[in-house]
Amino acid sequence: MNIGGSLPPEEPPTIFYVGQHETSRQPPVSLNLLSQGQSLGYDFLTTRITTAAFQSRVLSLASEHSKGIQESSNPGAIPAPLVSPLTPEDTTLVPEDSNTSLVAIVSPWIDLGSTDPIIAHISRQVFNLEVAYAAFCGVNNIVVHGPLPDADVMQYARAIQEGLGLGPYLQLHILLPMTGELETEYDGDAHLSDLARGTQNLEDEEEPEDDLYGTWNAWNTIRTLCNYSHKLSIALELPRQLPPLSLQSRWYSEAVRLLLFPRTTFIRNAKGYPVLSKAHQQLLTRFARLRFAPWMLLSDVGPIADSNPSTTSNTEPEPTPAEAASGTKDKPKDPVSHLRYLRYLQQSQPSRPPIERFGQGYQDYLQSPLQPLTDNLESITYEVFEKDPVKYEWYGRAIAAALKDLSSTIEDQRPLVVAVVGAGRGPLMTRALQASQKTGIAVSCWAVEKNPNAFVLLQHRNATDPLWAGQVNIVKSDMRHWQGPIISGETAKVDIIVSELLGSFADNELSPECLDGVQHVLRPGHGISIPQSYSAHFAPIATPRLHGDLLSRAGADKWDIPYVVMLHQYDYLSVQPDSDTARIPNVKEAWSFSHPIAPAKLEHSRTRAGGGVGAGGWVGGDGSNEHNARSCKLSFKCRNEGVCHGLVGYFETVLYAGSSGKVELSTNPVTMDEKSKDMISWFPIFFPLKTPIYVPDGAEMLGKETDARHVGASFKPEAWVYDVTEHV
Ligand SMILES: C[S@@+](CC[C@H](N)C(=O)[O-])C[C@H]1O[C@@H](n2cnc3c(N)ncnc32)[C@H](O)[C@@H]1O
Repeated sequence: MNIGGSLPPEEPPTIFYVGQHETSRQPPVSLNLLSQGQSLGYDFLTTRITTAAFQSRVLSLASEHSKGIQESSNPGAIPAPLVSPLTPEDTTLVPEDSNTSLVAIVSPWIDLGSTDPIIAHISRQVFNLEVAYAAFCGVNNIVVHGPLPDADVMQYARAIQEGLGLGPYLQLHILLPMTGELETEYDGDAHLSDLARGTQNLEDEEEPEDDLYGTWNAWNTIRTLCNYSHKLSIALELPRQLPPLSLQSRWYSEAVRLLLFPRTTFIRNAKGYPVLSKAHQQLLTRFARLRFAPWMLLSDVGPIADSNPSTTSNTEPEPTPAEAASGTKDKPKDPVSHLRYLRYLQQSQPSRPPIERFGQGYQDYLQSPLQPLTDNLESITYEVFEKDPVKYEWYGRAIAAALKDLSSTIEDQRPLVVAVVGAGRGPLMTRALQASQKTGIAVSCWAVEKNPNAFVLLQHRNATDPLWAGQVNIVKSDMRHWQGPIISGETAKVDIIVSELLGSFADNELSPECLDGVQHVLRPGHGISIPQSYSAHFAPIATPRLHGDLLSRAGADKWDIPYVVMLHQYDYLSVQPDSDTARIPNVKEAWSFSHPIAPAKLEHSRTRAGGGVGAGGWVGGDGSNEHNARSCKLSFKCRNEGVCHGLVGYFETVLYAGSSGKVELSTNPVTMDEKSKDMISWFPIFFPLKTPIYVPDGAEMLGKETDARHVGASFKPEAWVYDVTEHV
C-alpha cells in the first residue's frame, strides 16, 4: 500500500489558457490591441520586443562590418561589431501591469547558432538586449526560435544558458517543430543568417532525410547543457500531420509550456469551420491533463484588429493546398472561430480515469514510500486506502474462494480460522466476515495489528459494527511474534492468513519478511496465504521532469532512494514491437515471492537467526534473510533514441488461485486492465538515475538490479548497471 494524501472533492474543470500570435506583427503590442484581444476571449497575446527600426539598425551594422572586412587588407584587426543599447526608437514596450498578459517573441531574424562568429556575436547581443529588456518590463515568458537547421546547436545552447541568467523570473520557451521545419516561420526578407560567411563546410554534410528525432535531439542538447533548468521549456508547434505516436510521446514527456497551433493545423468541418483531427484532439487532451498543462497559442489564425493596420498582419493567411482545392477557405468569416473551437474542446474534455481523479494534484509529485512496518500510519492514511473501489472487492472474492476450497477439503466441521495480519482499521476483516456470510462457511476471526492506535479502533469496531458483532479476536502484536490463536484454551493454527503488506514494487514494504515471520502459525499442509504470490516489474523511462525536479532538491542521498509517484510526464524507452498505435511498454518481471515458503527453508532461516549454521550472512548479519534476496538481469530493446532517467516499478499479485480460477491485482500497465482495472491504491515507484543514460536508436539496454535486504531498514536496490550496446 503506497499512496498518501487525501481525496480531492471532485474533478476540477479543465482550463485552457489560450493566446494569439501573428508572425508578421512587428511593433510591440499596444495596450489597445491587448485589450481588444482580451475582449475577443484571448488570455494573452504575443509581442515582438523591438521595432523594424531596430532590425534595420542591426542589419546595417552587420552588413557594414562585413563590407569592412571584405575591403580590409587586415580583416583580423577589425573589432567585432557592438550593438548599442536600445533606444525609444528600437522599442515601444514599457513596463505595464498588463504585461503579464504578453508573451514576448525574440526577434526571429537572429541566428544564435550561426557558424559565422560575427553573426553569432551580433545575434547574441540582440538576444541579450531583448530578453533583459522584456524581463525588465515584466514580460517574463519569452519565446526564442529554435536553432536553424545548419546551426551549431551547442553554441546555440550556450547562448540560451546565458540568457537564463538575465532575469530572476523569466521563462525561456524554445520554439520548435515536432519534427522537420517550423510552419510558424519568420516571413520577413531580412535575416542575419543571410550575411553569414564560411558556412559551406557544415552545409556540405548531408542531413539524413528522415531524421524524425532531429529536433528532439537538438532540444535534448539544449536542455542537457542548461542542466534541466526549470526556467527553460518548449513552445512546441503542432504540425497538420502528426508524427508517429512514439515521437508524440517523447515530446509529451518534455517540458512543453506552450503548444502552438498554426492555422494549417486545423481542418475544416462540413460547415466550413476549423476543427482539429481526432489525433490532434487526443494529443491535446493528454497535454491538458498534466499538472501544469501547457498554454495554447493560436498562430496566424487571423488578425485581431483590422482597424489599425500598423499593428496587424497585412495579408490574409494563405489557404492550405487542400483548402484551396476544396474551395472552403473563405467560408467562415468569424474572426475567432479557431478560438471558439478551442473553448468548445475545453468544455467537452472527457472525464479522467479513476486513478487520475484520485491522484489529482499528485501527478509527477515525488513522495517517499510509506514504511508501515517501521512507522505507525495515521487514520487518514488508512481512510485513503479504503476508498479503493477494487482492491477490497477482490480480496473478498479471494477469501470466499479460499473458504470454499478449504471447506470442501478438510474433513472436520470446525469453523475455519482466518487471521488478518496487519489489519489496519479492519477493512479486510470486514471482507472476511462478508465472505463467510456469503458462502455460509463458519469462521473464527483474528485481527493482528502492531499499530497501537489502529488497535484501539479495531476494538471499537468489534464492539460497534453489527457485522463484527464482537466475534473478532483482536491481538496487538507484531505478527512475527504472535504465538497464534488461542481456541478453547489451546494454541491453534490458522487456515487462512490474509495480509496486505505490498508496496509499489511488491516486496518493498517487507511483506516477505513479515509473512515468513508469521508462517509458524499457519496450518501445515493446507494453510493458505492471501496473497499467495507477488512479483516486481520494471521498465526504463525518460522523465526529464522528475530528473529536473531531483536536480533542484537538496540531500546527498536523493539519487539513492526510490520514490512513489503518480507518473504522468514520461515516456517508455522500450515498447513492444508493432505497438506504435497503442504503445505497449516492455515491462519485465524482476523477481517474485510466494507464500507459504517451504518449511525446510523456514527452518534453515530460523537456525541461522540463532547463529546455529555456518558463517554469517554475505552482506553481514546472521544471513537468516538471505532466502529473500533477489537479483535480476534484463534487457530492453529501445527502437528510438532517447535518454533514460530511471526505472519505473510496478507489481502484480495472485491473491488466490483455486478451483474457481485466479484472483489477481496488478499495477503493471500491461496487465492492469485485465487483472484489476480502476484500482487506485498504488502509484508506481520510480528509481532515479543520477547520471541519465543516452540510448541510441535500436540499442539494447541491459539492466542489472539487486535487492539486498535488511529487515528493519527501508528497501533499496543495492546496485544497478546499464550496458548500452548497439544492436546489430
Ligand atoms: C498497508 S496497511 C493495510 C491495512 C489494512 N489491512 C488495509 O488493507 O487497509 C498494512 C498494515 O499492516 C501493519 N503491519 C505492518 N507490519 C506489521 C507487522 N510486522 N505486524 C503487525 N502489523 C503490521 C501496519 O501497521 C498496517 O496497519
